[in-house]
Amino acid sequence: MPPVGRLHLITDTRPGRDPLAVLRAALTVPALAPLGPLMVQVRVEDDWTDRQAYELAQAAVQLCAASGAVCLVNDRVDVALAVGAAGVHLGADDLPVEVARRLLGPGAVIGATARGPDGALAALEAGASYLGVGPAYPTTTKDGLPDSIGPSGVAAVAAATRLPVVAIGGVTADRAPGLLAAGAYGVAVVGAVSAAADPAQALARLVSCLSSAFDGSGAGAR
Ligand SMILES: Cc1ncc(COP(=O)(O)OP(=O)(O)O)c(N)n1
Ligand SMILES: Cc1nc(C(=O)O)sc1CCOP(=O)(O)O
Ligand SMILES: [Mg+2]
Repeated sequence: MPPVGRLHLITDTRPGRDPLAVLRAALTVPALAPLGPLMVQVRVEDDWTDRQAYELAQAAVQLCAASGAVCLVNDRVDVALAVGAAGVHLGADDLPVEVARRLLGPGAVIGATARGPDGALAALEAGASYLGVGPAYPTTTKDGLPDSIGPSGVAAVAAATRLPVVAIGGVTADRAPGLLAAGAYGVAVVGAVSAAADPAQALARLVSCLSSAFDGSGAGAR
């Protein structure tokens, strides 16, 4: 199984966005050792067809392979298999983690959304590789989410599991160190990079803020 990196960049496929341009820009930013590889999650809007999802994922896998990034596909196990992605991210409306594990095998990275300690325990038993935990902060990127849980909610999940916890929802470079200090292993972002005037600079700032948590200050170093 590839290592699970601490910075997850999720594609933004809302109308008017250019996910591949953002990804190309992001992949120009050098990875820093304490963060592991950049994790790229191909997430498409619900109205995207299988063919559209496949084509975006195929392009993303190729770009990631050339840059040492690890590419995951959100929701669609079939698309992940079809493009040779390293794994998937699954939530409550998706295939069960144990089914995806059976289909993808022991070497796949499988992320599971957990909204509390109980979900974290279930995901571990089901064979998840990491947890997506949120929304850490309010976000306008996705509708229909429960109230944000804040660093303390992230801490409660992190304390209940040995799986790496990836905090998601309203994550910015300024907020990332606090989430690591709360026990998160890493963070996932959409808007902090996609909506930035300069996505590469925005990703570089996230890398810098996250890396500084590992410079001896001790925060987030679990
Ligand atoms: C890293 C990470 N965490 C959580 C999610 C959310 O997944 P899910 O609950 O299945 O919702 P959708 O993203 O499918 O709308 C995620 N994608 N990534
Ligand atoms: C896709 C997604 N899932 C979430 C969850 O809490 O499950 S929050 C989210 C969107 C995150 O976007 P941004 O970084 O722009 O806030
Ligand atoms: Mg999902």
